[in-house]
Amino acid sequence: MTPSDNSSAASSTPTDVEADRNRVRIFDTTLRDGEQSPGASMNMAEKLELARALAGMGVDVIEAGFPIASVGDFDSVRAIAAEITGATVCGLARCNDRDIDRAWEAVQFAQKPRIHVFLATSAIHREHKLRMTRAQIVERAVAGVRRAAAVCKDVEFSPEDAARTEIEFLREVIEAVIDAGATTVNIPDTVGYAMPSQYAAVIRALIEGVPNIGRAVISTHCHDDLGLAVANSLAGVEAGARQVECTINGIGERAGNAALEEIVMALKTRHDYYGLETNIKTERLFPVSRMLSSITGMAVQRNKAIVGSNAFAHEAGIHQDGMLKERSTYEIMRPEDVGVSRTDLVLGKHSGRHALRDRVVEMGYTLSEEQIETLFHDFKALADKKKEVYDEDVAVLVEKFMGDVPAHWQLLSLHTTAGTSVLPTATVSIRRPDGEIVQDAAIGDGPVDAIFKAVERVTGVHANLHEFVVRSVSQGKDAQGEVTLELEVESGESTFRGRAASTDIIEASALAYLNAVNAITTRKERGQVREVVGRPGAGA
Ligand SMILES: CC(=O)SCCNC(=O)CCNC(=O)[C@H](O)C(C)(C)COP(=O)(O)OP(=O)(O)OC[C@H]1O[C@@H](n2cnc3c(N)ncnc32)[C@H](O)[C@@H]1OP(=O)(O)O
Ligand SMILES: CC(C)C(=O)C(=O)O
Ligand SMILES: [Mg+2]
Repeated sequence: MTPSDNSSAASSTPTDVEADRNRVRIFDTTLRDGEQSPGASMNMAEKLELARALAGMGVDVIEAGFPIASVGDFDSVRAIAAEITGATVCGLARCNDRDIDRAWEAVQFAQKPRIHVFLATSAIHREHKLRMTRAQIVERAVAGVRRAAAVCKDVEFSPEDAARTEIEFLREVIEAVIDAGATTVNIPDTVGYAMPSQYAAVIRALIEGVPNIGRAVISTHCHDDLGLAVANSLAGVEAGARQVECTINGIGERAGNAALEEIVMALKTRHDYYGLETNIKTERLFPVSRMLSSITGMAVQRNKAIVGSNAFAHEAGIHQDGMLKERSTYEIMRPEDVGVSRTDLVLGKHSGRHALRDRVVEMGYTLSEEQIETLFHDFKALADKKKEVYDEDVAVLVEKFMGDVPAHWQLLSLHTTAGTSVLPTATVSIRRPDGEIVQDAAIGDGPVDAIFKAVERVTGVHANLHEFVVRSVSQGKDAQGEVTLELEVESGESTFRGRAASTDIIEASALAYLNAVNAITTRKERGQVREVVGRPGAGA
């Protein structure tokens, strides 16, 4: 490993810590812990797009991934590190040489690189998972931080499951890793077990009991298993933490992480209480939240704070009366401050390229002129089918540029017959990878099942349908339906996601199924997939 010669690499020297006492650093881990959310896997193009949006929004640190986890993760972290400026780009590593070296390899060319080393410290993890004594934990943590600090000036250490760690042992570990070169010490409530006052007490105990604590930034990392991730993070900040680890829409392992938008808006709205600043351009919160939903297909619940569709809706008569008289009666934040426009309608069939380009930029995407031209074409086709084109519709169209699956099999046409007293039938016409056009038909339990069987007959790809979700992309009768599905091959060992949207959900289902079949074909070409023997069980 070669050491960093970038003098601006460290974002948390002791002097910075002092100078920034009134600023809370926002550490976004959507691309790492967020991606640990089942169903939230992203490809490299999607991660890059999100990283650009996060940097544009002003996050201080982007945890871009866990480079040792896979070649894909490594490549994504390296690509983000190479491109992103402004924000620190961080890679996660277990406390061993291979992980740390791989993390450095991935982030070393970042303008501001960080290595994040973690090792569990609680008795449960020590005894059952790591099978290490306290002394071995301290020794390993120090060795890991030293190895990282030898090459990178900015090193974060996380004692995993800190919230359930004996406090005197936690103090010992934190003091040792700061001496070894950690510039940020993160205190994870890994399993979301802590109560706010208890979590704050841990942070205070470190501030009061670790002699060298002033040399590092204290960070929070709270999970939402008891719905307390945001409350715990804010309690930590109140107690003295000056970095918060969080994710867009609160996605993350199990019940998720603290939601970035909630933390940021709590600090901003209650500035009178906290007196603390962040660097976040809050009007980017809603567009970035939407971008993530669109990329992952994971919709935000309607009543979610800040970014849910009901977050600024006033339904009750007494509330509406109050709002009409004086908005502050029922509104503690202005929707425009988080990027929610009061008129959500964006474009229509008479809109031109300028309006479309402006809207796409406002939504946080970076597209080339060539991509804008293709998008404009698709947008016009959509605007012919539906009167009003919303941001969500545009996001679904933009998603096309982030796909990493070649269209080996292409749907050319589709015909279905279904009803209460007929046998559901589907006829599909598909262009094969060799260019030949093939037509076939099948019957099924419903029109969607019939399509899937017809596609199976044409492509010869056998897989089990594992998940099938249809959601409305925007509002209104003419809204596009987005279908997300998962096909399973090798008896559950490999799953392939397919996604597509159309104003016709039957067509969207066919396109999503083919999208997943194309992913399987790509992997089959590399000889990595054995198919399931049998038929797909769609039943839709
Ligand atoms: C709290 C968190 O969110 S931590 C981050 C969790 N994220 C992930 O795990 C996602 C990515 N993970 C992966 O792709 C894989 O787990 C890998 C590639 C990292 C490791 O895979 P494998 O080598 O097959 O190991 P596996 O995951 O089965 O087991 C983990 C091993 O790491 C060890 N380990 C766990 N944490 C640490 C740590 N912080 N430092 C050192 N070793 C650790 C475990 O004790 C176990 O070791 P063992 O094999 O000697 O029993
Ligand atoms: C890797 C660490 C910081 C983590 O995600 C956790 O403990 O929850
Ligand atoms: Mg976590």
